[in-house]
Amino acid sequence: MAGIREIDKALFPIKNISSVIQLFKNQLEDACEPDLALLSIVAGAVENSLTCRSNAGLQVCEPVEPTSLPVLELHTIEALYSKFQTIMKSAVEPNKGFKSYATRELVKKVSDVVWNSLTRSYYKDRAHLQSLYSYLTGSKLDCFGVAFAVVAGCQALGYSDVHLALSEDHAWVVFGERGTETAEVTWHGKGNEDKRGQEIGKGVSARSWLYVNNKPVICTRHMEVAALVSAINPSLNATHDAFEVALLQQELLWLLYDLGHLKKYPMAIGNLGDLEEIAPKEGRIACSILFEEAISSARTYYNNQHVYPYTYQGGYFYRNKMYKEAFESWANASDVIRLYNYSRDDEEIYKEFLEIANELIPHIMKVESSGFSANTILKKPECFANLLRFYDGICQWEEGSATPVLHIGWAKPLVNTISKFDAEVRAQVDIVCGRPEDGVSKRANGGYFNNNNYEKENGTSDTDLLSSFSSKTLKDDQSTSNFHPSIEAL
Ligand SMILES: CC1(C)CN=C(N2CCN(c3ncnc4sc(CCF)cc34)CC2)S1
Repeated sequence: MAGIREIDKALFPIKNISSVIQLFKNQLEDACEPDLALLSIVAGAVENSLTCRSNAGLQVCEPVEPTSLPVLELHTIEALYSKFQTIMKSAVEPNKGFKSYATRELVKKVSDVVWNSLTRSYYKDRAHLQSLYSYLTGSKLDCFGVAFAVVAGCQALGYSDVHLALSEDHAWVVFGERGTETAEVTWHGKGNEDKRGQEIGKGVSARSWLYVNNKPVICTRHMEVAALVSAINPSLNATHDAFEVALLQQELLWLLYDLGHLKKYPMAIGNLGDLEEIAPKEGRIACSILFEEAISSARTYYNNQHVYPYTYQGGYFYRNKMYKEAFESWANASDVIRLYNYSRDDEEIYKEFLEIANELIPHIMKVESSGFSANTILKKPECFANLLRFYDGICQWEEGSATPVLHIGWAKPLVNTISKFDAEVRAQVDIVCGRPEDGVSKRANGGYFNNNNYEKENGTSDTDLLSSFSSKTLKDDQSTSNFHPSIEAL
């Protein structure tokens, strides 16, 4: 990068949100390629000034314009920017004239520079550790922040082929002539030896959710800006957000959305949906549409192998008491996870499904069986069907995995939930064991359930089950049920 442009310097000193928006607009619309270091430093500085203990108190007690910010001086930003340039260029040979492609050694070296300059030990999961501002002022980064810093460092060194690759819980880089080389550059999870410098999962980890079956989000420079904006963290504390930071994040995500840079980034669309649910913008599409767009993005570009778009949507339905719809979203999420083998790197999505199964669904059942719900879901066969599809997906997730998923703690809420549906409701739902030729089977209750054939990586295919739970034994009791033994025994 050639340094901070005059057109961008002219926006300083930055005193309000619209100046920050303008800076991003300048960078996204006319910069040859957006300067990741500049934007991450500015976004981090704004976030830090409004959320970190030191002056947060000041903000809360002083009535301020909703869009006013603590003044951001050019010299502050320039000092941090040149510090980053110096760190990178003193350790690694710059790529004069953008001539050559990065090598694995180069990428590893940049990762080492970042890695070795971090504080020895600190709480890695703390908030506000994602930006270059945090790196340059506190020598602290979270796991995403390290990956982002490596990509920003490679950009500063003139390697335009190095890009950020994102799964739903990990980040790494792609590089080389065809952008097909991959390298770990950061750590993942707790107590796991980092694999920095190595190619991305070829072994068992390839079948884990962590690597999304080799369907990660491969970022352009503009999508890397979307990633840094998504990573903005407005939280002041466990219960409050700094509204200016949330507002800034929402405005920046709409800017990126309007420029088309969220099309292939389901989680960023979901983040925008969450912000819109809290503070809907005049004249903008509803958050429910955004959650649908995130799902169709994942279906279109990532072979429907991402879980979070469905849990974004399910969470929205749950918060808005749309329980029938929530069951469908969660069953769809489960249809994704059943493809994978559960591995110890998949704790995050395990916790997600655990919370749905053992907290959210039991809460819904409690509310719905309190007797005051006229239009109760307990009378709806499609709700029962979606619940079974949800549980069966988790069962299938476990099948063929080295690590078990289910334990007794799952069974109690599961039995409790299923037993809330009367026999005559359950009987209206039928299971078809086996794989109907047409791939879609019409159901007695008029519903359609895709019989997706799940080719697990290991080559065996299980037909998915289906929607059925007759009060008698399984319809065709010669058939081998697709149910997990624990459900079978109910
Ligand atoms: C439905 C939910 C529980 C709500 N928030 C969710 N997330 C919050 C935002 N997240 C994200 N948002 C944008 N980009 C990324 S890249 C990444 C992997 C580490 F680099 C995570 C993530 C992770 C998922 S999923």
